[in-house]
Amino acid sequence: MHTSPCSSQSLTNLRFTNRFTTQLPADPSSENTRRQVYRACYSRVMPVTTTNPQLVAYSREVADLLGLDQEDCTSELFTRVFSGNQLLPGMDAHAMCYGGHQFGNWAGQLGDGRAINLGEIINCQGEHWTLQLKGAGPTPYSRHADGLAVLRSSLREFLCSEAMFHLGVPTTRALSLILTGDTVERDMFYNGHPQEEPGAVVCRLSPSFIRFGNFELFTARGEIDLLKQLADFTIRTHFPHLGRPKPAVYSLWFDEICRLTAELMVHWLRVGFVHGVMNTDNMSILGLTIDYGPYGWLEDYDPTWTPNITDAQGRRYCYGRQPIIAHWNLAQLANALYPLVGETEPFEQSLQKFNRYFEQSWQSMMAGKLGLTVFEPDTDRPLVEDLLHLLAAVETDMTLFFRQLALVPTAMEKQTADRCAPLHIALYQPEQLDSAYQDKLSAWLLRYCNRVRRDGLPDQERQKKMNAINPLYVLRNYLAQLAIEQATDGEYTLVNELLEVLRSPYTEQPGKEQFAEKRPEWARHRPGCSMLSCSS
Ligand SMILES: Nc1ncnc2c1ncn2[C@@H]1O[C@H](COP(=O)(O)OP(=O)(O)OP(=O)(O)O)[C@@H](O)[C@H]1O
Ligand SMILES: [Mg+2]
Repeated sequence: MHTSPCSSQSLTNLRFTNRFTTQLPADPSSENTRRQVYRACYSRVMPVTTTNPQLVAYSREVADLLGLDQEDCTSELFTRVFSGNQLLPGMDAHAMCYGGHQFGNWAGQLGDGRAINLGEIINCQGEHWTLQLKGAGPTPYSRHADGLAVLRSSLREFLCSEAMFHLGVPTTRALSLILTGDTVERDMFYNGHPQEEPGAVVCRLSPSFIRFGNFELFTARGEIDLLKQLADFTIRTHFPHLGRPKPAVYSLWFDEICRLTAELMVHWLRVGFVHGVMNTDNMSILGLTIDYGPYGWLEDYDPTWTPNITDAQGRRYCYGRQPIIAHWNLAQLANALYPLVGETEPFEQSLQKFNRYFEQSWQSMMAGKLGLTVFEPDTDRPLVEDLLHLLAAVETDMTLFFRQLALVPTAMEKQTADRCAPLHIALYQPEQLDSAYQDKLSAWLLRYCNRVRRDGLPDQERQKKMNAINPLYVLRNYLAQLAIEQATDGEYTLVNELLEVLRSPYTEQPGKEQFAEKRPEWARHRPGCSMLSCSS
């Protein structure tokens, strides 16, 4: 039974503060027609009514943030509200106006084309959370599309948001996954064969959904007074420790965004997450992971891998390029914020500092993954680089490799075979290993063991430390796909079981071994498991 920590709250007495809509300029038109919206941060818009909403799953941790207990979450009212069929008193539904650079090109106005913010609440711990429905119907920003979302992409967003949270990765959260009872037409592979799919809505939560693109659009349009209003609002509301907005504070703020973004990239690399569409409209101003679209998890370690078939040619957003792209995106944000400061130097310095923030944070993350208490650049950089070459040289499951590395005995008298044995589980084709590779792996392990002994942590302690940073359970692409196939047939056991397992990604869970296994062979090239499109 899930009870709420705030006994006073329930769905009907959520306290709405709505700072975004009360403090920032609204679109004067309330017409829900697709159009360019000028001189406004958002447009008020009603979610579309759905035919027969049905709750598939909800996150009890997110419900806790709202003070909702199990009874609230399984009530009819909950399903009505979080499918978009009913607004609660105090809600102020709106879509945000933003632009963005997509695949390196300025795309102009984008905006929430299918996301609708219901409002901002304050909970009993004094935290502010904005509630947002994704897939809730058209808005003025929907351009040529329908404003809807399908079950497969919504289920992926719901599960991954929560999985990332439990992994300790900054992220927007997901409260609920609700089937709408309506069908949505999608051409999943863009090959001229559209199909009817079940529609769904996810309710997301975040302290803010403001993106780099919100600022970019105002600057691109020369709406500098609005740029200033939004920047001042963001600093006052989300970065109050930086002081009252003024040019020096805008620079400090940008520097902090660089630091938060660098840290986010290090987390993604640590857990093997590939976002898939790092356009500037998908970059959170708070350094959170936002927009779980054609994302994927590295199975065999390959820095050039991306699950997004739309990006298969250029691989702009592949695993290994994510930090470089983050830097590029930050440079676009710097251009957008420049009119507030009037000089380029502070931005250039922060962009350079991004590299330092990233490098420092990456080093301590890698030390952690290897179970070292300190990263000694002279020895550990080549040690890590050689390891990453080895991982890429033969198909090696990244997640399992680091868990198994924790089991390698480091005592000097150990035989090479004993050292290598734990790692075999992580290999996809152990029978195909040649002796040159095996020699290299043994030589690397010997260096590693010497380094660990010099570092001084006993094996058991090292294992504990490594297992707290190297997850055992991640949302493997094929697991999400299996849950989708089941849910499409009206069966929600797997989505709920995955939600449960992914709550403790670092802890071995007896009976849940199948969720920690390597990708099975059938999933190697299967759509949804290794390839995803932006169609969602
Ligand atoms: N089905 C749709 N209907 C209307 N607009 C859409 C739809 N799908 C995407 N868009 C819009 O296209 C732009 C880029 O889409 P992208 O795939 O990055 O975002 P998204 O998945 O819709 O949402 P978010 O970034 O909020 O998670 C955004 O402006 C988005 O709102
Ligand atoms: Mg998006």
